[in-house]
Amino acid sequence: MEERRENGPMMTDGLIPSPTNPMVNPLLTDLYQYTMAYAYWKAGKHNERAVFDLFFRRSPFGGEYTVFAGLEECIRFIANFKFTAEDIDFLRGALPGGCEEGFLDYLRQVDCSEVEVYAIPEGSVVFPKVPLIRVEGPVAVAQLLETTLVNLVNYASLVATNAARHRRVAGNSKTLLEFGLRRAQGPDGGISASRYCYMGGFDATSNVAAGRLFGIPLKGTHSHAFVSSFMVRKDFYCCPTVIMHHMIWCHARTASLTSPDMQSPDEIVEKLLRSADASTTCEDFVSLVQSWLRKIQRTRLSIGGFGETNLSELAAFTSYALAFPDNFLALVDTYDVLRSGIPNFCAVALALRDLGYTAIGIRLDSGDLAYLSGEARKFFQAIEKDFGVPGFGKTSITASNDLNEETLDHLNKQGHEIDAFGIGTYLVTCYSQPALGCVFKLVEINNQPRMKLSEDVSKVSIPCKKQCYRLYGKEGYALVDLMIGENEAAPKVGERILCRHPFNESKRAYVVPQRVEELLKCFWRGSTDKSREELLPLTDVRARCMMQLEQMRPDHMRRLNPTPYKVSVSAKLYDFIHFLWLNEAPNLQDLKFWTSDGNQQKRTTSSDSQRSFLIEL
Ligand SMILES: Nc1ncnc2c1ncn2[C@@H]1O[C@H](COP(=O)(O)OP(=O)(O)OP(=O)(O)O)[C@@H](O)[C@H]1O
Ligand SMILES: O=P(O)(O)OC[C@H]1O[C@H](OP(=O)(O)OP(=O)(O)O)[C@H](O)[C@@H]1O
Ligand SMILES: O=C(O)c1cccnc1
Ligand SMILES: [Mg+2]
Repeated sequence: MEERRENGPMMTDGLIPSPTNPMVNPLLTDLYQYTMAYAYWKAGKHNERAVFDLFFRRSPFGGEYTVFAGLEECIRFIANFKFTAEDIDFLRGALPGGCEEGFLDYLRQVDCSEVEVYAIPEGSVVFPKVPLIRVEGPVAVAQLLETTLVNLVNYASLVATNAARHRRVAGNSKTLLEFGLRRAQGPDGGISASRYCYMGGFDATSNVAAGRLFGIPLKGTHSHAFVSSFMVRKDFYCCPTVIMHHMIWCHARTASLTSPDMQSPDEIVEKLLRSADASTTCEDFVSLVQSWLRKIQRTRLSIGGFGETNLSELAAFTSYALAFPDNFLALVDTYDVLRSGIPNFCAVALALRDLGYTAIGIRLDSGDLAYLSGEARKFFQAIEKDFGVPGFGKTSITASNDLNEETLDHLNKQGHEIDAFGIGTYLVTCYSQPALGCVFKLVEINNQPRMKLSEDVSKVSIPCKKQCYRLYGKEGYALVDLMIGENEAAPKVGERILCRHPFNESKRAYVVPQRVEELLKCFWRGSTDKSREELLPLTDVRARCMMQLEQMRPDHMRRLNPTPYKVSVSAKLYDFIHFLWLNEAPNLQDLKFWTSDGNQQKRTTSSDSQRSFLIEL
């Protein structure tokens, strides 16, 4: 993977850098792309000009919207598409039955200088059937791009959408932390998850490599292992297993009964802590913490009292605070949240406060998160009131543990006091829907529109090289996406336009747009033509995503039974689709239909009639 970047692609001399993952190269594809490329070449068809659309058929997670992600990596792949000598050597033996040397000579000089790419900007909210990327170029080259482009868009868009959905249910005021690296589908899955969850609205990641590569804010707490690595001798004498192990250990080393690993708070070696403003030094921070714990224990807090807390946990918290006095956040559920974790945290936080530091808060990682967060909040508020500590009641509460969109929704319904959510497994694995199902379909070759037919109407592709627009209404919400033929006039603000469902005759509406947004922008037009859209820094792409999500009508965005967003075609494109559909249906040359005078007549299927139609389009 490449070196650190500050939140955006590194452009040197206008060159587009190579893909983030070096595995993204011309061989990262399906074998059939090469067999087809060879057959195109053998047929002398390889340079025919083709147009492919990359689109998906249904939004994921039962929703009606998708966040488009992965474009930057697609453009990096296209801009750097070139075979190495080793690639060519490998391909020589990879095609079934081998291939002529001339084909390999052809591949040696292939690049994307003849390719044009139009795309919807990354981070946009997008809908089914509308091309996210339109690739135009020599058919063999465009065909070779298919699998890689689909691969780069599929998971990126799926996980960005998942993140956006988590953001929507959590609300804008909550902090969302992506904790998924350990559960992601391999290293690329982990890196991609961090990048695209940030794009979709998360605030930070725990993934250090993603922080370095993309400039995503890094955040984290600590684990149970850190807390349970501290032990007090009291526990040592009580636990038979430990006694047994220790007797063996001591015998082997003829050492004293006190292991160097055993630490009560008094055994912390480095106890010194300088105040936040560096004006004073506390020689014994541990004693300060202990005195605060006693104070809290003795004071009848307005929410009631508590007994002994776990002192090994206190030692762990104290040590963590000594290491990070400015960023103290404690995981409080290792032993007992209410009777140990929270009081111990408060003792350390109050001691820090004496030295001018403000503790960040706690993390809950088990149990009933609604209840425990509520109890924690009451405890913090009681400290604020009873000890006169302004702001302590607002101490931050982070929750984690198998969270997902559903759980966040349940927590909201119950009421909770959580400020931040750490989410891993369900987010990055896209547990509730593991793939988006993007496709890459040929829509035109040599200026002849093509379409893929299917029994299932949702799988019929929309032919022609198209222009795509988003039409906005009075309230500023997006109303409809409209696809029109390449040579049709663009829709105009204030002018009525008929928008038709591409396949359902009865679904149509006149729209008078208040704003018209052209969706497909040029992102690549050969290496020498620099007149293309810039690849923006990740933070800008994220901001676009947030803004577009805000502009969606709320009923399209709701979790239960959202209203489908309308995706339409112009009247001319509608007529052409259905004309071509009938012409492409099997055995049409032999099909007869009845004329009004009762005579049988043959349907014309000549490409001449298609062409005359196209002129109008
Ligand atoms: N108030 C709540 N409403 C709905 N779901 C919740 C609530 N609180 C926690 N959960 C979810 O319930 C599940 C609890 O899982 P589980 O029973 O395995 O964990 P636990 O017993 O609390 O913790 P662990 O076993 O890790 O110590 C988690 O998925 C968590 O996100
Ligand atoms: O629950 P997730 O959404 O995947 O979030 C990440 C989890 O990873 C960590 O623990 P880990 O799951 O490794 O161990 P634990 O379940 O025993 O806490 C952390 O404590 C979270 O619980
Ligand atoms: O920093 C954390 O708290 C964290 C990081 C990854 C997984 N679970 C928790
Ligand atoms: Mg877990």
